[in-house]
Amino acid sequence: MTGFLGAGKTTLLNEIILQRKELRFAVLENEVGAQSIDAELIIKGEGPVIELNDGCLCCSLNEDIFEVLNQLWDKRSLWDHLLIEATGIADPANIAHPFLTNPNVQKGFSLQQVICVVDVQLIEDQLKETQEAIQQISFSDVILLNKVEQVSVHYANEIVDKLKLINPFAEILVRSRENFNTSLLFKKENTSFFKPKVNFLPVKGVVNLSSVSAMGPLKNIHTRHQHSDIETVLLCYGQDFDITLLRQRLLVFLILQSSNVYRIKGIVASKGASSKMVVQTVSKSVSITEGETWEKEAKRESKIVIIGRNLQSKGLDKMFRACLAEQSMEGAF
Ligand SMILES: Nc1nc2c(ncn2[C@@H]2O[C@H](COP(=O)(O)OP(=O)(O)OP(=O)(O)O)[C@@H](O)[C@H]2O)c(=O)[nH]1
Repeated sequence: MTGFLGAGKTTLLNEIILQRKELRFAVLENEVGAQSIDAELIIKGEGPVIELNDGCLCCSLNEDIFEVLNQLWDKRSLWDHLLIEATGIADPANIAHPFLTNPNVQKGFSLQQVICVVDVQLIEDQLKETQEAIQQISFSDVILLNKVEQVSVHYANEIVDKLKLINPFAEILVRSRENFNTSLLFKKENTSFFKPKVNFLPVKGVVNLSSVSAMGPLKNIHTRHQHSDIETVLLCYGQDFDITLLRQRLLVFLILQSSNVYRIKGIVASKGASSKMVVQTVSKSVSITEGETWEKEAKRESKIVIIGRNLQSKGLDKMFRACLAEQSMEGAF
């Protein structure tokens, strides 16, 4: 599953897991930043979830796919389908490469579909500004036009025509949020595809999944992506946030900065709230929803990932700190 940052991949993945309860999905979740937010947002299904963070499967972590496939093969009796969610800036061709060319991998795994989720509101700009969006659309078997309820039918049709010019071979589906049938995303003719064909996958390697070290009160990691100038900043805080103030500051910030900031995702502790707050921004819109309840013994640590270009980590840190509950009187920018 591919698609630009914030297109709706994790949302769709959850929808698949919820709708297809008869199937056990293994999930490989890849995130650019050192800290996975998405892995916390995936609905716990029956199959294993593997996180690969701090890099991109299509480049810096490309070798790690073999180790992950070995790991999954060892747990083969626990799952039926493998869903891979690529990062929003990945070139899916590089991820598909071992499935299409490596005979050992092909003994155990068959690539069924490359699904590209497209944010209908933002795709025109993404196609103008980034190479990644073009790569993702051109390599996919199925293109899922998402967030269509936000635009007119006429505009959605115009986008479909543009997508067809980039990839005339892909099937283009339109997802309406309420009642999208996720079985449309699966190949119809091949239901026994995922039954194990061999009981041996001879590509052993040392499993080296990235691990996230314990966080201090504030951690600030700034990483540059290998194959573009897109970079990531991770900020962690040990104090609770004033969530109303955070929403206001984010809205103002995005009006000024949204062309450089592709995506903000965070799990945030809100003062007085027993649930984690899931904070997300895509373009200029901010969404804050309730997540899981904080476990009793757990430290209420907030972690926020910002993905974009020319990010100023000190300035970002200052803005977020100004939204901490105890410090909400401080100026931000
Ligand atoms: N309006 C609307 N919002 C949606 C839809 N699908 C997803 N979203 C919202 O879009 C935001 C991003 O969704 P995600 O599923 O996290 O997107 P993603 O592609 O996994 O994001 P990255 O992993 O960061 O690349 C969230 O706030 C979702 O609630 C949709 O069909 N309509």
